[in-house]
Amino acid sequence: METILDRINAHKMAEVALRREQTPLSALRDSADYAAPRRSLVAALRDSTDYGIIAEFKRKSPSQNDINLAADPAAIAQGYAGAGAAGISCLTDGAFFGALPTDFAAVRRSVDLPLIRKDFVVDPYQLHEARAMGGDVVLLIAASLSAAQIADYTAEAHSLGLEVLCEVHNEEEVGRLSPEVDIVGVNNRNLKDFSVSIHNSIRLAELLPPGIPRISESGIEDPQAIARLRRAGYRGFLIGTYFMREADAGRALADFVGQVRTIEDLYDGAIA
Ligand SMILES: O=P(O)(O)OC[C@@H](O)[C@@H](O)c1c[nH]c2ccccc12
Repeated sequence: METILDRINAHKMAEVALRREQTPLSALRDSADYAAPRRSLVAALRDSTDYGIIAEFKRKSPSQNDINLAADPAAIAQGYAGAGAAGISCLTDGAFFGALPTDFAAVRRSVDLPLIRKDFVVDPYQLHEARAMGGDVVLLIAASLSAAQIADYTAEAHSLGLEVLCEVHNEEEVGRLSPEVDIVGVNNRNLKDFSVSIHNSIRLAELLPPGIPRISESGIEDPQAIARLRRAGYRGFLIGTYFMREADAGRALADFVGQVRTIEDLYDGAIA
């Protein structure tokens, strides 16, 4: 049966073929941001004193429908940065996630945090695009790629100075991971049927390769979940919908971090 991920990837391949005709690789290489220095998300997660929250800019999604269609990317990115986000993830898919072509640039110009270009990578051309846009990190979704593609795209991303976040959702996908990826993300949302559970991150934790920083992605809206995931070894958390559906996304992040801190202080008190 054709899944939503199959549909997105098929659409993406056609889109990329078109964009490559409009903007050849040589033109991407000429863009000012292509040569700009990168920011490290790995370092930001390691140094975060605010639990490594990676806050996402997302207008809508196939699973949630409209989240915040009129959102202002610059204002939200600044709100996230002010509230202590370790990094920002910005969707660049228009067809399924409603991203405007100007969103990523607006976020990039507004903050100096590590920025993930969040899209469905089906072709190395998109890695060069990410670089040309001023992205610092690219997402590779293991459900869409072979082990050889993950290894090859990772090497190519590294040659461009980009970090790689590789996303897995089940045991089989963990088996496709390359040891070279910079961050492993466990998606709590199944991109094929949209079911969500943070137990997915807990279940897969012991199977993940040791030594690569790991983050838990999607469906997180409870500060208790952060405490549980931290105890399973996660040091980064990708959260979008929960913040984006609030009128003030930055405030929602600040409140959330405050609640996590209260819970973590309680745990520490209990251990001491
Ligand atoms: O909005 P949420 O449930 O907090 O999830 C954020 C992020 O994890 C999610 O947008 C995501 C994770 N992996 C993806 C791959 C493609 C598009 C989107 C995603």
